[in-house]
Amino acid sequence: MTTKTNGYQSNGTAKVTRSEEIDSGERYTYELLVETVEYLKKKVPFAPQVGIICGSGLGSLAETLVNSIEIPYTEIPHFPRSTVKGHAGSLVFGYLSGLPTVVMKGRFHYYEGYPLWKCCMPIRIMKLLGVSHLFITNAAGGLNPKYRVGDIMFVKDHINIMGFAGNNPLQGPNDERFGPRFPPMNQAYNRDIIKLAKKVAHEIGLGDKVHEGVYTCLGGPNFETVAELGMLKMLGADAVGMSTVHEVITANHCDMTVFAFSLITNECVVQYETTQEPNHEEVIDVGKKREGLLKKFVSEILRQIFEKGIHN
Ligand SMILES: O=P(O)(O)O[C@H]1O[C@H](CO)[C@@H](O)[C@H]1O
Ligand code: HPA
Repeated sequence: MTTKTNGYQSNGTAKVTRSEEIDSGERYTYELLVETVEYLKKKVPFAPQVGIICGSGLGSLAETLVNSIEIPYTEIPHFPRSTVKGHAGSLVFGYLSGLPTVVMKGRFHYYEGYPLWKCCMPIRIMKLLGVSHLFITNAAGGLNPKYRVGDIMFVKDHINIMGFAGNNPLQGPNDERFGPRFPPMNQAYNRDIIKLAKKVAHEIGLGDKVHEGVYTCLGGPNFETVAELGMLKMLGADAVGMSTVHEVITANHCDMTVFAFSLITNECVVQYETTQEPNHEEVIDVGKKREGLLKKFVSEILRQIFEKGIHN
């Protein structure tokens, strides 16, 4: 016999972490998402224009918000729950560079057991709240041999590996109120913002640490094998992670202006003769070391985007 205790079965074998929440095949309807939005609107007296998703170890970006209101995911109706270290699990509303902003302190990953459409639910919530510009950050392994730990890669494009196998956040019935059945994805990352980001990086002394490249997302949670990394390199990927791609697809589907960058937290191990291994603690540590500069970078770039009026 097995009984549930704190999400684990007492026989110690099978894990049942809130399966009713994580595995439910029921997709969110527009009306259900509106319930979440109505709840948030009652708590927050302004409509955010900017959304920021914090990558692993980058949650402190939320500290840049002025007059902030923090709402744990556990209190938000229909919201998934964070289960990964370095992803606190709350929405923080406030002002950044004078702009009404909402920050996701903690994102959802496929390897947590969430289907991709559930991982991306908060993006549709942000859209319905009024967000027009989405900044997506992530921690990633550097596959391009020129990249060093601590560098930043502006994402110019992605390779949707999970999509190759038919796994896509837009799979299932399409609700035209969010966007079209067949959205284009060739201009998924706003080029003008990338240009501006390079300029800002130079202005704040990050000039020699930034690159522009292609991100790819695998399902995780294991880091990649040497052979897999060799294949990804051949495909043209510069950085590897376990997030972002499905978020970018969902955001473009509902016509958001998207900017994404990867913090290179480790160099991918592409040879067999080494004792080096990637690990999540290291990933989080690099994020923490870079937090000061990244806060400055994100607030300055946002200020200039809205000063110049950049959008899709
Ligand atoms: O993409 P974010 O959430 O920054 O996290 C990255 O870091 C974790 C691995 O250390 C994975 O979740 C990977 O996707
Ligand atoms: N691979 C996949 N995801 C990651 C990595 C990596 O090397 N580093 C941080 N997230």
